[in-house]
Amino acid sequence: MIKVQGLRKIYDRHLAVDGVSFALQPGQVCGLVGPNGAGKTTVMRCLAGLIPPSDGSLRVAGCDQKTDLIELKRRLAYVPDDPPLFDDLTVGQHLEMIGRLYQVNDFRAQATRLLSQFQLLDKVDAGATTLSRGMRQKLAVCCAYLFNPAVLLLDEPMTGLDPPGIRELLASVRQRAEAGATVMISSHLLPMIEGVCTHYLVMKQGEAKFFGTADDLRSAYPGIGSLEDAYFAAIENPAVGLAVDAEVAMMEGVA
Ligand SMILES: Nc1ncnc2c1ncn2[C@@H]1O[C@H](COP(=O)(O)OP(=O)(O)OP(=O)(O)O)[C@@H](O)[C@H]1O
Repeated sequence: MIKVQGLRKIYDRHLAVDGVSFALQPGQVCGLVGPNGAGKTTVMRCLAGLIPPSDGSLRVAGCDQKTDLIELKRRLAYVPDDPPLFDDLTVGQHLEMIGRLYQVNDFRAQATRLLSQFQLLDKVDAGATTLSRGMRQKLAVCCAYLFNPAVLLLDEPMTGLDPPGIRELLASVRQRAEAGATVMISSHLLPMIEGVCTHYLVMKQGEAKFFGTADDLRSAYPGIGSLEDAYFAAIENPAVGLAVDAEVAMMEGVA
């Protein structure tokens, strides 16, 4: 569902992503983790087709990023960490616009259900500029969920959410994955995403330091117990590159 091989991204002369490879199947949730500036957002923006990669091949939801970019964007939702909303539209109008653009059958009923799930129903007629930080984040997630994308890219989606909002978001990620979506979720809050992630891509300074399952990450570093400690070991040690190559090889022809 996502297959990335040798992704490189150079901004001007700065190498932001350096040969990252990984592959994910439907139902998998990948935690994209790493220190500030590691290249997480850049990977997501390349996957979403918002910026062109400098090198490498990307297949998302059966679409090649080079040749099927429009179809790829139909099948994928990207929620950035500071979602851009339309100042002139209300909450309800945002969902109506997405429902019509993506030709979602019965979008009004689904929009109501999503707004209720994320405690935004009483804001349906509120203008986007009147929303709090967390409400903006929730609205962006509702817009992403409305058209039921095959791939969801969530960039630090818990920013600004209150504890019930975080719980609801994580539960919804789990539900989407169970229904067959492939999800990437970038976060600095490891203990919070631990319950939903089946895989991790650990990055540092543009490089993939680890890619594999949650169990592989825990067991990759002998004597280390918690996931958080394994994360620190991953970013301080040479890349555990075999997992990346093996997983991509396994996925040949699948995505
Ligand atoms: N538009 C840009 N032009 C030039 N350099 C950029 C641009 N966007 C990002 N970078 C650089 O690329 C590197 C990776 O940035 P990126 O935003 O992908 O990191 P990140 O892992 O998402 O960081 P954070 O955890 O702080 O959000 C950083 O060194 C950053 O300064």
